[in-house]
Amino acid sequence: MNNSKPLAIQARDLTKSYGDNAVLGGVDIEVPEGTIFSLLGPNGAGKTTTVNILTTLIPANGGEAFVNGANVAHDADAVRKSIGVTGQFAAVDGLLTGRENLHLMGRLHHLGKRETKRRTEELLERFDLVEAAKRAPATYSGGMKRRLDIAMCLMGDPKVIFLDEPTTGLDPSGRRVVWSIVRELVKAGTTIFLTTQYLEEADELADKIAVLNGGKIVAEGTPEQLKRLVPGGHVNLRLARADQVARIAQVLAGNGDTDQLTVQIPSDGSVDSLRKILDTIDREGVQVDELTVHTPDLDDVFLSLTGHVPAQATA
Ligand SMILES: Nc1ncnc2c1ncn2[C@@H]1O[C@H](COP(=O)(O)OP(=O)(O)OP(=O)(O)O)[C@@H](O)[C@H]1O
Repeated sequence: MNNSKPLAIQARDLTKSYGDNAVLGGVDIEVPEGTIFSLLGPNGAGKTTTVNILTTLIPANGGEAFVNGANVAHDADAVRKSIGVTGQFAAVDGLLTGRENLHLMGRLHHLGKRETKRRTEELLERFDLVEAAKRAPATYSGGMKRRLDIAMCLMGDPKVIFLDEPTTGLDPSGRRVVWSIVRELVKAGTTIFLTTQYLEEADELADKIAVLNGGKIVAEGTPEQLKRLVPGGHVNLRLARADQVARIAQVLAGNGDTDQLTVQIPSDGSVDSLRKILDTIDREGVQVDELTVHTPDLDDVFLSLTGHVPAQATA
């Protein structure tokens, strides 16, 4: 996937330990430009540690990583200039107003007074914060704080944005607003590195997901590829004639339901397995009115890979 695109983020064999606690045990990551990569894992899996290394906040013990072509260990300044980071603990100053927070970021990025003002007003508008701009973020809702946090990180016009659990604690509507912001950023060419405990979020947004567990990437792929990793998928056929149900169920090793005219066949949903089913249908000369593929959801994948029940997005 996206093999032709240059890599915005590349990490090879990253390791990190705190004393005897090996937090990262050799992590490889490749994120093509203009895509959304999601690092998914239970509490304590090492997600924030990975983000902290890639954003130059802490050094790795081994391996190497590049962001926008710059080495995070040897060229930290270049990395910092090209990234934006929003975190579980927002960099928002609670005493300044929303507008003043954005001005401060503009000055930190040496934008100049006029450009700082222009971008501030543009971002306030874009993130629906114009009304709130005069107030201190301490008075904002969780969703507004998150939007201001993302707006602040955009003042520097970053090519890569790290979103560390951007919707934790938000209600469903706040979460959807953040998702649509993320989608718009990617449409404009930004690369997103997203950590989340919410499978639904990774499923909605990510081009590629890596599941981190115990400091190791235990599976990687598109949401669809990951769903094929666990058993539980099946193909449902709806036949035109009841008298053919039993025969098709038998030759495809499925379960037939004569009343419903359906046959359910265990399948990983891959092209190969579908081809086999279609070939058999052809050979048997059976008319199929409908074929649907059911893949397991990411909850099943996460549980089978990590042994953890995934975090629930609660309102
Ligand atoms: N400064 C530190 N000193 C010692 N141990 C640390 C330090 N920072 C992180 N750890 C340990 O590293 C492990 C991974 O932590 P990390 O914060 O990267 O996990 P995470 O996947 O981001 O989890 P969460 O979803 O809870 O934020 C944990 O066991 C944590 O206790």
